[in-house]
Amino acid sequence: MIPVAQAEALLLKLIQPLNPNQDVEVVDLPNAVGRILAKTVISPLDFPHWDNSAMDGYAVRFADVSACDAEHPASLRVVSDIPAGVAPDRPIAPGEAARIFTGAMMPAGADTVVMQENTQRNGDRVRVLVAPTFQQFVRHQGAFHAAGASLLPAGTRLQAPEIAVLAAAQCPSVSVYRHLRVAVLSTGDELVTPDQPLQPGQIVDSNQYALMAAIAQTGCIPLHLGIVPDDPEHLRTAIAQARTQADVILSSGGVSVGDHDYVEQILESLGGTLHIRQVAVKPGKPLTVATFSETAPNDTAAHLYIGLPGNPASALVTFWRFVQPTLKKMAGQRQGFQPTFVWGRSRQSLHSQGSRETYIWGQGIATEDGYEFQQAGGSHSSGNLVNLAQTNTLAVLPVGQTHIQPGESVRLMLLH
Ligand SMILES: Nc1nc2c(c(=O)[nH]1)N[C@H]1C(S)=C(S)[C@@H](COP(=O)(O)OP(=O)(O)OC[C@H]3O[C@@H](n4cnc5c(N)ncnc54)[C@H](O)[C@@H]3O)O[C@H]1N2
Ligand code: MOO
Ligand SMILES: [Mg+2]
Repeated sequence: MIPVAQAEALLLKLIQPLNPNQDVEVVDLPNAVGRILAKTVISPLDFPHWDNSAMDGYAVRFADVSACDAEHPASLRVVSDIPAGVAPDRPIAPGEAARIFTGAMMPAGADTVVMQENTQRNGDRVRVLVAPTFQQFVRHQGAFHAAGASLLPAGTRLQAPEIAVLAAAQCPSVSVYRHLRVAVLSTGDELVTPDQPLQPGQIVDSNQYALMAAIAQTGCIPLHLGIVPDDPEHLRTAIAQARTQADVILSSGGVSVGDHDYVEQILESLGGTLHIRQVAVKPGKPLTVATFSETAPNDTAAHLYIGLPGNPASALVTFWRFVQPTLKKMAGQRQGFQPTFVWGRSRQSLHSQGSRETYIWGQGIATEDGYEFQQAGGSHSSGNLVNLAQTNTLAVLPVGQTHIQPGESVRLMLLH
């Protein structure tokens, strides 16, 4: 058994991220949400593009108004009117001001904006009643971003703010990594699809659905490859075929030590190299990771195989802890692919056997004083999927820690 941190590091080292020259497609911005930028975007534009006003008011020369106050207002002649979207028609000379609105271009000669609440207008003259500071309410050209510098680095996952930045930089379409294809196999003679009547001993293949959903939520394309019986020949054929269809193969079940657990031996018989056979994690101990070496330079068959344990809680917890970061990194994400951990206080006492890093499912609640953790009610058996519903947080007890008291700090892994 290897420690969790070692398994995570090994997995992240084993994988090949998608190729930024080959594995890309161009999509328009509305379709780029959640995608990963394949090429760094450099903007030829400064942000802001020109000096502009942050307020509705008057563009002035600071020297004209630096000493004014309500008793000694500065009186300036208003010589132009500059709404947003219009280029100023003339410069501002000493003793002059321009009426200006939020976002409008600063006229030459003016260096400061006075907000209109601090002025009195009378015909073509304005009285400034409060002295501004030098350059107040001017947003300077390039103050937010200088032309030519990297605007968004390759590997960035595109969400609303990044999409807005790309639009502002006049990139109506962007080069993103193609979707990663992830095959899902369920192994087990006892498994049936949800529409079949259950015979004694049978259960529904819920892992297929859990994993398909989790893969889609990670931004990858899940490939539904169905149920494979616990039979070496069937399994061998199914894995060999999955390799030709996907970038990664995920299976559930058949990785423990039972007489019907064939995954490891089939991987070896297909020429796979086993890197992980057991991890000191609960749930999820028999997590199995193998790679296939490429047989030819243009061999596109899947390189990575991750065999998740069959118990439903084990399959999802190991997906969240190990598979999700791996898929995100493979898909081209450069940062933030690892889970988010925070500290919070447990509302209940939590228990672990202490021999494996233990993940307890429940809800994280953000309070004024930070996170609290509410353990899911009911049995924390790895076979119980019912109380996994509504899980958004896992409490993590390290190896050696058997007990957390109510109110005590505990490390939390946030799921998103
Ligand atoms: N003697 C030992 N037995 C077990 C050990 C051990 O160390 N020594 N480890 C236990 C642990 S921990 C886990 S986790 C499980 C993992 O088992 P497998 O990965 O081999 O999975 P299966 O035996 O095929 O199934 C286990 C369990 O999960 C149910 N299952 C399987 N597939 C699905 C599915 N697609 N959807 C829903 N449920 C599924 C299956 O019916 C079993 O109940 O091994 C322990 N045993
Ligand atoms: O590790 Mo297994 O996943 O405890 O049931
Ligand atoms: Mg088994």
